[in-house]
Amino acid sequence: MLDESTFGVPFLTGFLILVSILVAWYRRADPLLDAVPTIGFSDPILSYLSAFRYNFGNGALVLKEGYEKVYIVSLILISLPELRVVRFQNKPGLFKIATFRRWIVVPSGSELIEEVMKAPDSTLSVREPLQDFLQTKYTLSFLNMDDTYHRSVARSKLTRNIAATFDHVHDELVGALRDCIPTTGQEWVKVSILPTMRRIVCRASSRVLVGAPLCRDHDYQTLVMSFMANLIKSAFMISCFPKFLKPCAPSPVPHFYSTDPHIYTRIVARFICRVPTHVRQTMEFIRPIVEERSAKMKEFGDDWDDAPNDMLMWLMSEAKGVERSLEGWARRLLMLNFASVHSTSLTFTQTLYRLLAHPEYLEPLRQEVEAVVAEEGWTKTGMDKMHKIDSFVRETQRIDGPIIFGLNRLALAPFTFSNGVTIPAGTLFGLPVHSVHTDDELYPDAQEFDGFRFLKLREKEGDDVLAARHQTVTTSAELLGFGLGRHSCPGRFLAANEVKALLAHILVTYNVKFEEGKGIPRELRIASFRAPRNANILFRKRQR
Ligand code: HEM
Repeated sequence: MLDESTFGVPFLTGFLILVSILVAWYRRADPLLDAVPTIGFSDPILSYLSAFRYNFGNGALVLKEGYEKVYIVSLILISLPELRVVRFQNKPGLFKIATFRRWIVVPSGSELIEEVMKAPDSTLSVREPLQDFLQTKYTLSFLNMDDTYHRSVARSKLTRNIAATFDHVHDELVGALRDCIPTTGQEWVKVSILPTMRRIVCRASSRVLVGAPLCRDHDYQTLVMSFMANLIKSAFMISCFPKFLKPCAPSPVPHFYSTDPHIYTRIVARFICRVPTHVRQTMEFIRPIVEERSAKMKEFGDDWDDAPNDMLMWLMSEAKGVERSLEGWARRLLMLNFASVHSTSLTFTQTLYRLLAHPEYLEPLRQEVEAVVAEEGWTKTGMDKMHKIDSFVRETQRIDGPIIFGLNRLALAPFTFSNGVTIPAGTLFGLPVHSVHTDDELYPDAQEFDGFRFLKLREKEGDDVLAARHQTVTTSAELLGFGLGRHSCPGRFLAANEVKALLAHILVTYNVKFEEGKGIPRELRIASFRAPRNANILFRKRQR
């Protein structure tokens, strides 16, 4: 007779086999991806162990291993012409890694990185990975992601007006420093650096985004600063809901993102997500400005000579259809704040930490600032002449940049690299940013911080055009802090000027140091990103 235990064992075994088959089926890689070497296990089930190592072990190490191994693998594959990975001499090829959710293909070597970053959106899309990360269908369902006119406005008007807006940015930085770091006499003042820098940067960036006096409004700043945290928190919580709660119309790409949110998830999103409240509050803040400007636009048309020179004004001039509304402008401003405030203030904080950890740079940098300001004043031209400061900021971005692995793109159609390898539609790409930045072949002693690394490269060039390749705002496949290609950061000119001007000002205005016995705090790692932790920094007014 069969008792319960003899029935239970085969039942359990059968169940496990069934689950394994389902997992293996779900996890199977497209056969086209077989040409791409795997770091870790390729087997659908064992690949979960690799995913575990990537997520909970040292992900950066997995990527570094891939980045370095791919070179050797490619050398072996060169003897197999049918795999057509022959043409690349230096760190050629691709590798793939397993994450819990999916395979990610990683291009390494400048040539392949450029091919990914310069591919048209119709083939390799930046939008889908962003939608997935921010769960935009639910968190920002009000935002028409197909219309990205705020990005083109940032790319054209913001960049073109960098010199014209520099005075304003500088005024706000100086005012904000005075307000947020109230030094008197010879006392050292303790400053909680991350929130302070966030507020200072928020005020300066907001001057370019919405103008004065709104940029100085404490409540507006608080609203803008909390938007990012709320958006990411909401997106994370929504992403925890299983896919079957988000049934969808057929996706353009097999097995990938949903396109039509299920009503249930919409309701959940409504309760979890505070973004609509942010939009409403932002609308109230900008309402009087928009009304005043709209009246003047009507009155003067194109002849409004002293029209304000800020992002809100540019958006008001460029918006079409539903975007031409108070709500439309509030949304776009929030998105630009999302892209700008935290990234810039974190970059600045890292730069300051590096400076305090390497005090030997204090004097040379200070001398450069004083010499340039004596000649050019606090101007955009002056900022361009601060080559030491620029090199210091770029080196910080190289070694401490927030993206370890990212700049994701999703293949909407099969994509063939110039080495002949074809990657199927539905493949997600990610760039090994930190591995590139710490590649000894690209940067000798890459793990070492050398604040004047890019200054020396610049001086070697001897020609202004070539020298410009080494400045902070220049993007390349070897330095990806501001991305590369068609989606490279359009705000980088503003961000670089803010970080440099802030550093320059602090150098000539204050003595600065870590608290006694403290140094750079251990960085915070969240998935493929990292950020500096907060620290108290001591400031004292400099005596001249
Ligand atoms: C240090 C500060 C900043 C860093 C490190 C940074 C970094 C980046 C990176 C890496 C990308 C490319 C993303 C990709 O290709 O997937 C990007 C895109 C973007 N950034 Fe920045 N950014 C900074 C400041 C700013 C500022 C100040 C603004 C605007 C005022 C801005 C607006 C944007 C926009 C609109 C995009 C999207 C461009 C597109 O998709 O065409 N960023 N940023």
